[in-house]
Amino acid sequence: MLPTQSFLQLPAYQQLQNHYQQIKDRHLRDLFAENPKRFDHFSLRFEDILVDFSKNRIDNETLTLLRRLASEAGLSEAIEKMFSGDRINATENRSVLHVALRNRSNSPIEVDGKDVMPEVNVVLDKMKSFADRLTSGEWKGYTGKPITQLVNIGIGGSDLGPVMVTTALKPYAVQKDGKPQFGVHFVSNVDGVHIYETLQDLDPETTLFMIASKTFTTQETMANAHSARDWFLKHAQDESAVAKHFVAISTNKSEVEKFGIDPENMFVFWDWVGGRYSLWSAIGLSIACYIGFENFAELLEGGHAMDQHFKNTPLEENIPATLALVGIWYNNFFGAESHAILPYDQYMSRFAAYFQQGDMESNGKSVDRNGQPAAYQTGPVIWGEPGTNGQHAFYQLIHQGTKLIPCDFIAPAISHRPLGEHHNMLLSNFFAQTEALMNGKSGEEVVSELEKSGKTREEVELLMPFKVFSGNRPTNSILVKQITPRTLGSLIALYEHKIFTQGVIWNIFSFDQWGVELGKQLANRILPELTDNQPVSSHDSSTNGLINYFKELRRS
Ligand SMILES: O=P(O)(O)OC[C@H]1O[C@@](O)(CO)[C@@H](O)[C@@H]1O
Repeated sequence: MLPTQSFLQLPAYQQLQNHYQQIKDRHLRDLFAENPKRFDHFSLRFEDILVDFSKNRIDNETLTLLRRLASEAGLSEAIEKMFSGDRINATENRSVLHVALRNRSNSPIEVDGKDVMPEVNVVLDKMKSFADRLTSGEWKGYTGKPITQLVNIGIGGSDLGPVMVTTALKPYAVQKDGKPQFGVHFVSNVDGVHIYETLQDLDPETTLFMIASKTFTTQETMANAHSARDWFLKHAQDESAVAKHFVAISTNKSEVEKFGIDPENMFVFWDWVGGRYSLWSAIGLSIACYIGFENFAELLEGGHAMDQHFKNTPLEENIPATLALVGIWYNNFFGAESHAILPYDQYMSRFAAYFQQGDMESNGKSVDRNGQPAAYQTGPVIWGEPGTNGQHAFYQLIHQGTKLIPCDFIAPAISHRPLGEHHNMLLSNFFAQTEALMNGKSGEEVVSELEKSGKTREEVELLMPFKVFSGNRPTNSILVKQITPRTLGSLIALYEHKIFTQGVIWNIFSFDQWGVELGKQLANRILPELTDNQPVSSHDSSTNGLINYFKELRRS
């Protein structure tokens, strides 16, 4: 691996530190007052998506220096390397080519001199054929009934993407007799409750299981897959029926066959597809069946369009790069430790959760690409819930807490479910929250309000400090015409490329995930200790104490 320059050694890093000292106390109210065209200057458009980043604590100098940082970090070269199939996932010696999965131009993308597009298209054709056979009713269960329930069994990237997209695109579900043709269910947790509750109301004759696992060895997924198989066979009583109700999505053909799924019912993908970037692959089979392949193809089109934007647009108009750089500004100069994603759209309720894995499993790293400890902050904590619910849960802290929490507000201009004034109320909150976070409310304004409400002088003095809002709390506003397969595809790709950009600038490897291994190893060591009631002593006193108390409790 070629040595790379440390984030702290980038000349622009020092310049940004100096710049931070000059701008850190500027208030957004003043920045807007100085430039009535601030919105025009600090917003970008991509197809039906408007990204307003004007409510950030930046000025033109900030952006110039941040863009210089990206150039010094070699962003454009890094983009070129990713798109051309270089093995940028160096610790696993793999390419990173989720962009190939949605490469609708079909232009060649090579791994080791071999164009991957032919095999990508074979799998897409197989997904289409499968989805069409389910929709037409041609694919029948073991008693000859059509399939009506789909159960995706997977975890992490083999679950979160399908969950998020099928939730966000529910309005696009294939319809039959005026309602979604398929029920779609997701089992991920190894907690038996998850599969128990899922199977409770399902009929084995009309249920199809999609076992989604890149490795096909993940403990949770294999446990759930075997339990699902046991449940099914308890009813079907015939091994040959499995082929009609189980398909596999994996890179690991031998493990799929070992499980007992016919390779004909296997949908493959490749090691150059990271788990958290895999919804565009056959991992998206549940999506393609639920919304129909044409809509799945539109999702791919949206992702591809954003790929082209990211790859070909100069930094000044590059949306993923801009959001990445503004995020670095808060993470590495303002000391913000988290970033909130707040979709004002109930269908987008799983969007933040999806990017918890996408961002935190990519950039939650503390060793740089030279193998040296990173002496600076890298990936932020990602969190969020849909608006307006968050306003009644954690906005107190965002508005008046001691922590700086940059937020992305996302909203569709057009609702799929227009109902009276609901959407206007939702959007009024969307607009108001970022305005409030930016402007705050001064002491003078608070005093005036309290006096007008008839409070006594003493009450005004007592209450005033608690009702002041400092404001100057940064937000991005992403306003989408409507959440469609295409715009959702573009939004997801936007965030993927933001994450990629930040990883490059932080000089870390964003596409491995060694940090998930230790817990798994220790769990595999503890599991056999739980099979009997013998006290354990092989761990620290806490772990021994917990395990032994667990054994006591289950005996009582
Ligand atoms: O798809 P699979 O191989 O079952 O992995 C599931 C998830 O487990 C991980 O934590 C890796 O072990 C995530 O990166 C991945 O998405």
